[in-house]
Amino acid sequence: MNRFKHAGVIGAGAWGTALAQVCARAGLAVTLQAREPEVVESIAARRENTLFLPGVALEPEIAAVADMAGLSSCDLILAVAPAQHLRSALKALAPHLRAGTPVVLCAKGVEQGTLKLMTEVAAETLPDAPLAVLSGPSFAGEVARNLPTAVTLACEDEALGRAIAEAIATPTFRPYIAGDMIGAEAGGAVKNVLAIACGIVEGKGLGRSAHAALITRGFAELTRLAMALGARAETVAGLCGLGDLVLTCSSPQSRNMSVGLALGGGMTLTEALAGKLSVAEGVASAPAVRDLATRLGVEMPICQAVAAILAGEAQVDAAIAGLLSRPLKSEA
Ligand SMILES: NC(=O)C1=CN([C@@H]2O[C@H](COP(=O)(O)OP(=O)(O)OC[C@H]3O[C@@H](n4cnc5c(N)ncnc54)[C@H](OP(=O)(O)O)[C@@H]3O)[C@@H](O)[C@H]2O)C=CC1
Ligand SMILES: O=C(CO)COP(=O)(O)O
Repeated sequence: MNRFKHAGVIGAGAWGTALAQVCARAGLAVTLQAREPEVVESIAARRENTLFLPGVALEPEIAAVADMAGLSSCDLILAVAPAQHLRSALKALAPHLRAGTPVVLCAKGVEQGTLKLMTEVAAETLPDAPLAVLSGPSFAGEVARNLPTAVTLACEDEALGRAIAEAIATPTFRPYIAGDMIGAEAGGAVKNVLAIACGIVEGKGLGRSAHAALITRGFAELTRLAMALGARAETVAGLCGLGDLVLTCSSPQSRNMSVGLALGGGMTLTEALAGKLSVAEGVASAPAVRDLATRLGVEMPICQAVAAILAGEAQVDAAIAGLLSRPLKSEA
């Protein structure tokens, strides 16, 4: 028996739209909130999100609305606005959120300026809402087309986490339950920065060995930061950390990796982002991850190099040379 009946999804980008598909397939009524009138119109008229997820036929249970007020009857909210817009999106939701309605945070990033994780942003904007985090290897286009994956659903309240997982699970979308929300969100935020690094390695043609070494040393960085934030190592070794890192560092389908590919191929950041509607979260999160690492005294040379390249403080070749010439050290 499903405890939830009606999911509201904030943000009709590729991932919000894919998660609306998942919820509809799981048997929930779904209201998808989009800011762009053309997205609302295209979903209503053509059953397609022509702007962010073209070519995917949307389930009939999905209704699109422009106004947050349209989410007032939902008993489960999935917040899928990008990390830098989550605060404003949740503030706009607040007056329309029914008391006790759980909010599942699906963005992967760290807020610039405040250096806050998504659970911290949500705790400040919706202090009474029960929170959960959904993260893991999941390209929106694949999930929307019903290809299989497994993700982490983290919630401090185990019973609530289980109820949300049961409500949104389908034969092709398999949430594993965890209690460690910080681990789940730290994994998702840092892997985006590392995917830019992997793209640079690919774009420069540095080979498969460099790629594997970068993923492994990147995972060490991700784990160190997550644990300094209070996460458990086993969480980041799961779908939301290692799983998502492997996916995002392995395919040009990743927007983050494709930014890295362009940089490695000699483009500037402005050229790499030109004409792109979709977000590459690692670009905005890299400076925040770097500042967080500095604040917590965590060594993250790869993420620091990515942040320096994106900020125009270092050239790609010099950053690579700098990483390779660091003093030899213990692997642990
Ligand atoms: N795409 C993917 O495969 C996956 C993405 N994610 C994560 O999901 C989050 C959303 O990404 P995704 O759906 O791909 O985004 P897209 O790049 O597809 O779409 C852009 C999103 O940004 C939103 N947006 C743009 N400007 C603003 C603004 N000023 N205020 C509020 N919202 C704004 C849009 O909201 P609106 O529709 O209202 O215009 C839209 O949801 C990111 O954190 C990403 O890392 C996680 C897993 C997979
Ligand atoms: O988070 C993702 C897959 O799990 C999507 O990655 P990109 O945002 O890099 O496309």
